[in-house]
Amino acid sequence: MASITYDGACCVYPGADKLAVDRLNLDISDGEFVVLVGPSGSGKSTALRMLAGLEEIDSGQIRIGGQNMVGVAPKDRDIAMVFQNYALYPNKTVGENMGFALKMRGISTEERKAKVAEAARLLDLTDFLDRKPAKLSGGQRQRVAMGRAIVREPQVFCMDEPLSNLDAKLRVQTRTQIAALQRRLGTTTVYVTHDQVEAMTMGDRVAVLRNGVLQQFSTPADLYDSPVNAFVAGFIGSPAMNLFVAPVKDSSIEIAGSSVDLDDESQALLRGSGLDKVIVGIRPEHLEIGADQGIDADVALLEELGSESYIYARVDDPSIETLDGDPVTLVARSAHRSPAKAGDSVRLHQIDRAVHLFDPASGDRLGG
Ligand SMILES: Nc1ncnc2c1ncn2[C@@H]1O[C@H](COP(=O)(O)OP(=O)(O)OP(=O)(O)O)[C@@H](O)[C@H]1O
Repeated sequence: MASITYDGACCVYPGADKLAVDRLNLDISDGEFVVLVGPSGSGKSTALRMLAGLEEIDSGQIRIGGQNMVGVAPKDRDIAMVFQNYALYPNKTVGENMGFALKMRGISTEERKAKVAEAARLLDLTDFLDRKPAKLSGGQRQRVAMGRAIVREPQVFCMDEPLSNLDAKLRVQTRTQIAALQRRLGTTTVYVTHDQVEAMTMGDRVAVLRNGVLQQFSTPADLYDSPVNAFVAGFIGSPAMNLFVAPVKDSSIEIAGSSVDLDDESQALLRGSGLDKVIVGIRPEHLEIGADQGIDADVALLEELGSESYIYARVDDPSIETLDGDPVTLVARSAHRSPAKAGDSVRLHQIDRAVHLFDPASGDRLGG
């Protein structure tokens, strides 16, 4: 087990005009499960591959257990990788696949068998040890890939989208199993995904990347409650946070004839900012189809999930803009069934004053 430090770590691919990973700083504790998340091309896989020694560190350092990894070969880093394509040996059995790395290290048959049996027990693979990979389901193959990593008892696990080949249901099951297993083994883990739900449910802490630059590194709850900028606010959460640009008049914000309800802190920030426009962020679960007052909107789309519904409602107010130029659509939540249907005129009201405010020029949260 080991701590990991990215200390201003950079990577630029030959011929590229920008850094794939730009001065990344992360302090990962011994035994921690850290998820790197971000959209496609944000540098997650590169950051992971730098840790594993599969990409150069062009400047800065990565340290494992305090030891600088620059110049250390991948095989000498004591890291086990799990990729999205499991790359199992088709002609070897599950047991042989899991024990292969140990065999290469010259570990005795007896010790190997014991380690493979223990990993198989942890992963519920005991009954499959003599099967070939072709005779396994996708989920079972994924577990064999995990098993192969576990038997090596490395100081670090690196996982790059290991669940992306599984169907939705299996992905949910397997992410729970991986997270539980990691807790049990206590092995420091860096896990890459583009799926923010996976990141939020699995990580002790989550690093959000964009264009190779770290945006925020924090616990899932903190990312959700206190995003540092409009990008993180919009990326974390499903459905995404409602974000729109609104004019500021007399330290207040209006949308479609209704004042946005601000708590004392937000009011003070808005007054102190001197901005004439602000990005406003409201989580869907803080908007509800309401009674007499609220934001006038027309229901465009419903998502009925059974236990809850999301109502997508168009707002006709030319003074309000979206960040991407699309028509302003606010998402509201309803516990259980939606009280409205597509085409209805409704009023949306805030049931919580937890509003997020960002500077339109930088995207950063007001007040830092
Ligand atoms: N081998 C390579 N050669 C040149 N450029 C690369 C190479 N691999 C990645 N890149 C570029 O580096 C940047 C970061 O890529 P990276 O694969 O790390 O992103 P990612 O966040 O993991 O994306 P994805 O989710 O699509 O895998 C991108 O701009 C990508 O085009």
